[in-house]
Amino acid sequence: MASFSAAIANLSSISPTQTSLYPRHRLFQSQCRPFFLSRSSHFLLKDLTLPRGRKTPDTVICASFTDVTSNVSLEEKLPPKGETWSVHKFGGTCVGTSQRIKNVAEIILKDDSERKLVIVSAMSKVTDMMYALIHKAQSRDESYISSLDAVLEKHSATAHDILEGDSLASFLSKLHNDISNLKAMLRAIYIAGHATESFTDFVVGHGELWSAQMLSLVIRKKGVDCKWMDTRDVIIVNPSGSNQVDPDYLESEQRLEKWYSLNPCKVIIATGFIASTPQNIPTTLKRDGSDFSAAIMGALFRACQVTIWTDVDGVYSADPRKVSEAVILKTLSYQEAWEMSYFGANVLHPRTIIPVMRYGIPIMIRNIFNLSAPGTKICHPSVNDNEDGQNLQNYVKGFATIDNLALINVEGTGMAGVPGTASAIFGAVKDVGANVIMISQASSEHSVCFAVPEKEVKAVAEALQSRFRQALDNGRLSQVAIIPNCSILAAVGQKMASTPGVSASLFNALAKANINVRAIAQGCSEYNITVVVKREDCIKALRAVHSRFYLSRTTISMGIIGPGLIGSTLLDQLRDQASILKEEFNIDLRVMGILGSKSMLLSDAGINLTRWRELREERGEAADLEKFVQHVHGNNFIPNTALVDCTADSVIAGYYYEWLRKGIHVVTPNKKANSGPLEQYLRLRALQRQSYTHYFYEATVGAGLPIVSTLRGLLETGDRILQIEGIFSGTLSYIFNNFKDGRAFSEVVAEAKEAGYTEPDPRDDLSGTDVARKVIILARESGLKLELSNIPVESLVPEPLQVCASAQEFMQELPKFDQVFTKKQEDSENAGEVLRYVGVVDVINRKGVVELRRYKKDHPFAQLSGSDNIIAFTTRRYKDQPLIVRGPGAGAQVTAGGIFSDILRLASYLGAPS
Ligand SMILES: NC(=O)C1=CN([C@@H]2O[C@H](COP(=O)(O)OP(=O)(O)OC[C@H]3O[C@@H](n4cnc5c(N)ncnc54)[C@H](OP(=O)(O)O)[C@@H]3O)[C@@H](O)[C@H]2O)C=CC1
Ligand SMILES: N[C@@H](CC=O)C(=O)O
Ligand code: NA
Repeated sequence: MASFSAAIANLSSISPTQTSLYPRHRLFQSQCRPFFLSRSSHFLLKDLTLPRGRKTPDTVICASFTDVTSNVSLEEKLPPKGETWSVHKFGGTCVGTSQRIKNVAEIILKDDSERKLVIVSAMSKVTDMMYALIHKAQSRDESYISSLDAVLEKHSATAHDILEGDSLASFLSKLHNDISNLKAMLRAIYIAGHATESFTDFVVGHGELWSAQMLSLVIRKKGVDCKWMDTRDVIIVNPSGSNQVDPDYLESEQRLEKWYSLNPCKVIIATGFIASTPQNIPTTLKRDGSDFSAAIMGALFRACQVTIWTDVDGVYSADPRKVSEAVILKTLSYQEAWEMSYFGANVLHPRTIIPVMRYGIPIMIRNIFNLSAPGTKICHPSVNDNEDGQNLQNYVKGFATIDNLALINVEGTGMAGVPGTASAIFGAVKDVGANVIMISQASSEHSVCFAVPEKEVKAVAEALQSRFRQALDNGRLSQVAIIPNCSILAAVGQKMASTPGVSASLFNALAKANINVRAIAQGCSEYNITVVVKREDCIKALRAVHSRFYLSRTTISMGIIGPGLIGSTLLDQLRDQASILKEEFNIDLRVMGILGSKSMLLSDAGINLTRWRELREERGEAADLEKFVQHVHGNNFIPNTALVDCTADSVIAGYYYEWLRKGIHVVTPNKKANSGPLEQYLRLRALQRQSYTHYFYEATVGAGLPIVSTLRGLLETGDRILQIEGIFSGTLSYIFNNFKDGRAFSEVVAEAKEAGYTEPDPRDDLSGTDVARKVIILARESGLKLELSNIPVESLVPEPLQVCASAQEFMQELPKFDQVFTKKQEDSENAGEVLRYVGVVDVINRKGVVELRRYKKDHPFAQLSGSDNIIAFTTRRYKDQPLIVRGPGAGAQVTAGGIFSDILRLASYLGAPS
């Protein structure tokens, strides 16, 4: 066997250049892949002639040559670093059963990386079982013995399932040996009635020791060069307060090199969670320990990747239990992952990101139960930009919330410009050991507000009251106020930095969802924007901002009230258009409830509109308006709520104010609210203008025809309305277009009713009330403060029928009066004229009128057919020739279409793409 110095002397290929690829290591680079020998590897270096001037070699790097002490290649004896190693971590559920351990083995074998290091947790529940052993033993509960037997049984049964022959025998022998040591140790704890921390850590770490050994034996059985590692021999940590530890990387690296020199191999199965102190006392990495083990190992090996296997498809853009539309993020930067995890997202603990982030090692989060899901990659953002198309439009990656907080507001004129105020405030907070989660101070310096966990707020407030007693007494501070029941909503995204408009979009979405923001904080890093909202608004706020950033669709929770002719036609139109709206416009209209006068149908996720009629029959429950509204709005499942009132009921219309005040948008073809008492109308409109809640009612005049919007457009652009004149009733238009050639009036009325043009009660049409309502709506829209009673109306309902109890009775009785109408019709026909029922808004004279007029046959109003409405706007701009809107102004399809169009207008106001 050649001596070591001879071996070195033969290394003619070593480059004389010393480079320093890694901070602590100087190395000679040979033609083959470099590797490291550290100071701890002195035994290999005793004969080495050092470069001049060097007393101790930091590191010697060699090419592939033969070790002096064995025939194993030296390259094999030290862990090569860099791209070679991939690290995997499997949590307890991943190795929870025999079958799952086999699945893990398959995954490892399929990874074609040159070398693999696998961190495993204890089988699921085992760590808890081990803690229970300690607890029982120190409470002098004899049942620790039977519990220990259960631990033995679990591992023994698993081993019998997955191992055989020598492997099984060797594992079982080790297992029994460990169990008998544990029994002795637990006995000692039992006697002492106390377990030290290191005893506890020693006992609980066995779960990892056994799972690592079993997995390594399964892999070896496949003929793979695999060793298991007790990471207590390698990972050295120091306690760093509050149940945390800091790895000693230097020492750990040396121990790793030593370990590897004794155990060279291609696959290492290592224990998660456990480590040692510098004094070799067993300890653990505390919370999220196995992830941390993987990160530390990834850093020690300078791995090409660390994969954390879990039971979710990756990191979600928001908690999927709160936002059903949350998506899996393809990539996240380290900072983003860090921020998300701080805010409670189910991502890695920040400390598990730091070790790999230092070397730019990507972390993959993968789902072991769904291998087809690509998972989330956490890496440097430069890599993200190329890979993640989503990123281009989404500057905010995800949203997270923290509940159960209270805000404390310290306010007073005596704070401004007084150095030390903030220090005094937070000194007092520190003294009670409270954790400050967010701080906000406006530059006026008159108030400082900060968020603390709700459970700590009382103590904090008392400490502040006492600390600032004098300032409060003499008025320098006006108050120390507690605002309870708050939540934090945070938007996280590295690309928010220096991108204008992100916060505007965020706050816009909150405003549109009618969420009041109590406090705001954004650090200069701009990685997150934090807002404080009322706790009951938190989920709604989360959903609103989430949909705003296109991580989910513009979703509106809708309640349809009145599934009669118009309501049911609307439901059918929604059904037919739903998928196009989703796919092309990102609009998700979810009908969460349908309410009739007697029964209602509710759904938690959205009613299947292809079957709503059957479902209403099968699952309908007694109508209850309050419950209905609470269901559609109160579940907070979807950020925006709209109630669509398709009744003609003034009681329902009376609720609009309350709904709008609650942030519920209202869309309706029902004319009752806008033509009801003026004072109520003005109150409603004032509320609508102040809030970000919308109220749309285009279908109240001219059904689907753009009448209200045309008038609005004229007014908003500064035109002045002089007069609006028109045929506003589809029913009466139809009747007078068809009441000719000797036909009976009642027959034509019945036809109009059949065609769906009439109001639920056709007397509303014939009496002129419906037209008067439309005149009032347009008059008020034009700024006239008129009541319905101010409009003189010529009724076509024969006097004796005005008292009919029902619409049905009225229709039955109407033929008795056909002659009266025939007479009117013949008189006008004989004069070469036609009868037309018109409404007029005379803006100049601030009045309106509704009457039956006669027009020459060449007048535009005489040219109509079917249910046509025609509305002429005479304005300052359209003075010589009025602006005319004409077309069918009644009927199920056009009316439902008009309502639908209002719903889409609402969606676009709420942020849907146009
Ligand atoms: N027809 C048209 O061309 C146009 C109609 N409109 C307006 O559309 C609205 C609906 O008209 P249309 O569909 O023809 O009328 P329908 O009579 O066919 O439908 C009315 C619906 O409202 C329900 N309803 C009544 N009161 C209540 C209540 N308090 N709570 C819950 N549901 C209630 C009825 O339920 P149930 O059946 O169980 O009693 C029925 O389903 C009216 O306001 C009308 O003015 C507007 C423009 C054009
Ligand atoms: N009954 C009404 C329907 C529209 O408002 C009409 O006939 O115009
Ligand atoms: Na209209």
